[in-house]
Amino acid sequence: MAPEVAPKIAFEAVSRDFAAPDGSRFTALDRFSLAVADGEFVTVVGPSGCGKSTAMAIAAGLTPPSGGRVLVDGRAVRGPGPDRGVIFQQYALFPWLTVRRNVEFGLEIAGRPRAERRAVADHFIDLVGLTPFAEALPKTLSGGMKQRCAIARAYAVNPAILLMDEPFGALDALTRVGLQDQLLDTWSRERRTVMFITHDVEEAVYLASRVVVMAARPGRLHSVIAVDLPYPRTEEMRLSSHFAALRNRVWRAVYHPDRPEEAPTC
Ligand SMILES: Nc1ncnc2c1ncn2[C@@H]1O[C@H](COP(=O)(O)OP(=O)(O)OP(=O)(O)O)[C@@H](O)[C@H]1O
Repeated sequence: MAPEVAPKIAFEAVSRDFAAPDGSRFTALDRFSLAVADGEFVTVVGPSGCGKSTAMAIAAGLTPPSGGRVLVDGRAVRGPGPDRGVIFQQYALFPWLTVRRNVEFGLEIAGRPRAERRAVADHFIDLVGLTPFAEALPKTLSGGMKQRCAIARAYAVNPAILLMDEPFGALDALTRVGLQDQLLDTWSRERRTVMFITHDVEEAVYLASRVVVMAARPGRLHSVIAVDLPYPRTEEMRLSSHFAALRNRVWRAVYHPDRPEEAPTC
């Protein structure tokens, strides 16, 4: 029998309560359990308020759970750490720093020597296609370029895990599709473990090897849908009937969570 491989990230019955405006408590996340393998790319979809960001914030160590725990490499998360890079929808770049200095920032904090910082930053700036803009300030970049800069900055500190909360949510459809391919390309070369929240069902299927569907009231795991398409993903796959069937399956799980699953049509 093959030995059990420990998951990279394990959510173990993670719950989170918050105080409602009237002073009562409500459950934003109810006993959420999920194991993510090392090097895996999972996406998380679900209706607004189902606890996606809460689950991710707990894994990032930005907020504690009310119950259960998150393990990274078998150790309980007690706060943020350099093993987990977080990318939000708002690019959170330093406006007074150039693209290069933004990407170097985390390495500077880590006390890495100047020449190394420069080499690492240039590698990731190149990987996201921003080399011609290395000396540009964020205000001169488009939304897609800012997000690519944020991705390069997250990769530069070499986190084993990338936690991405709707990173492409504010972008137009065309830019989004380009960034999806770029992200997958970077992922296939660097092989980090990625957990990626999105509202876009098509994006969820295109990127992931498994789509985690959550349901609301209370926020909880609904189902996990395996995407049996090989990498690299291509436009041909995106336009295939198999892709459409997968997308429809995820769509039904998100928008009709109480309906029993229908038989696949193809
Ligand atoms: N700090 C907080 N204090 C009180 N309530 C909170 C807090 N953070 C989140 N919530 C509530 O917890 C629930 C889950 O929020 P969360 O942001 O995790 O959902 P989500 O699935 O990421 O939503 P969206 O898709 O709209 O971003 C929501 O009802 C939200 O209002």
